[in-house]
Amino acid sequence: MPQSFTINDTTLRDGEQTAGVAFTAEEKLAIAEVLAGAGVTEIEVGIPAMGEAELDVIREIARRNLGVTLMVWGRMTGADIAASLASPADIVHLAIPVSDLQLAAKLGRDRRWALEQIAPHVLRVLEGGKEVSVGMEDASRADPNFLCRIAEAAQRAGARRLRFADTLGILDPFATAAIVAKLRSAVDIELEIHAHDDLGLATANTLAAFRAGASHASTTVNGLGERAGNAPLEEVVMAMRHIHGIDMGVLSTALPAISLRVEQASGRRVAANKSIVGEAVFTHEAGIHVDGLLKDPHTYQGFDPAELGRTHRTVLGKHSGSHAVLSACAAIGCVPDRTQLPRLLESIRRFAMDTKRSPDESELRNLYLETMPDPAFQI
Ligand SMILES: CC(=O)SCCNC(=O)CCNC(=O)[C@H](O)C(C)(C)COP(=O)(O)OP(=O)(O)OC[C@H]1O[C@@H](n2cnc3c(N)ncnc32)[C@H](O)[C@@H]1OP(=O)(O)O
Ligand SMILES: O=C(O)CCC(=O)C(=O)O
Repeated sequence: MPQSFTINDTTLRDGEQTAGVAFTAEEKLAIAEVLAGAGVTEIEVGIPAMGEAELDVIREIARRNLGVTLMVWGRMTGADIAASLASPADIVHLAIPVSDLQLAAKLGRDRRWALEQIAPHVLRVLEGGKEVSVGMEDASRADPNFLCRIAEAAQRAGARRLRFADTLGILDPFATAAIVAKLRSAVDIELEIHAHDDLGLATANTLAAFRAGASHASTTVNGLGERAGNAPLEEVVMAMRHIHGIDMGVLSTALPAISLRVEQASGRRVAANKSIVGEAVFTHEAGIHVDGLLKDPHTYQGFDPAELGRTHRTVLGKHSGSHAVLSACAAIGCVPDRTQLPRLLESIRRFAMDTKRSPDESELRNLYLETMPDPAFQI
């Protein structure tokens, strides 16, 4: 994959569109700062058409001189363009529905009307001194040949970027690659994939789009965003590194802290098993896994958690084996013998089923003491 790849993080736009999520100005600023600090070079910061309060935050983010490209989102209308031009954004993104369904149902329009909108609106932004990205909303349900006409019109008008939005998250990686490749051969401006996760395929589709010729990808921290969310920043960064050997320029050790910041600001809990940033994704209980890890961490390590500033953790539970128990006991200075070990393992299993958790150190010590052989029965 010879071309360059850039993340356009939209936590502050599509991420904040998550139902029930509303960042304060301070939270938006803090999120912009941690993203920039981690090396994200482009951020979709908000929607100027929402009004003065939103514009003020966008202005404040710009005042911080974070060294990132700022994009604002707007509909392809005169009013939204006027609001966007009043912002300090570098790129104004103009979205227009492109599926027949959305054009007709939302706007009472057709393809010809949509095509006619591109040139005058792009020109208006360019005349306002800003660069333009054209967004094809609901592109995954649109006629691919029509998408190419929109793409060509955007390029002709002077847009620097085209965004392909799988608005409803209905594509798979093969379909994504096919349509992105078709667009790639139609135009040579920047091409952004905007994938949603309704079928759990946003990251896969983002990687497929990169492979097929996309230059940019929308991401959000923790995969925040409309409904099931967008492609998670942390997944795209780590998957590009480990699957394609491509450095997205984002400091991976910063990802857990960014995730936590967005979790706090959004009020959306990150699932324990959320890839990359979930609390439990480097925690192991199963006996065979712990035994393998104790012998060589590479046995059950797809990538080193140290890349995220994290470490493996092992816990005892229903699925523990004797090596794990011996290791956990050694850590608290206890040494069960051959006869005690099976009883202790059985007690640990019962404990896990009764409490639905792992024993902590003092509980393990108690289980150890309870299962010690009674001297009266020793030969
Ligand atoms: C797929 C996406 O994520 S698109 C991004 C969507 N993001 C948001 O909606 C979040 C922020 N939105 C808002 O604050 C408000 O919805 C605003 C300020 C943008 C607009 O508010 P309102 O003017 O009150 O309109 P409302 O949201 O109720 O309806 C949307 C209007 O935009 C029109 N519209 C929707 N998309 C487009 C478009 N791309 N181009 C032109 N018009 C559009 C709709 O047809 C409707 O117009 P109508 O009033 O003539 O029927
Ligand atoms: O910017 C666009 O064109 C699309 C907006 C969006 O968030 C989506 O379609 O999911």
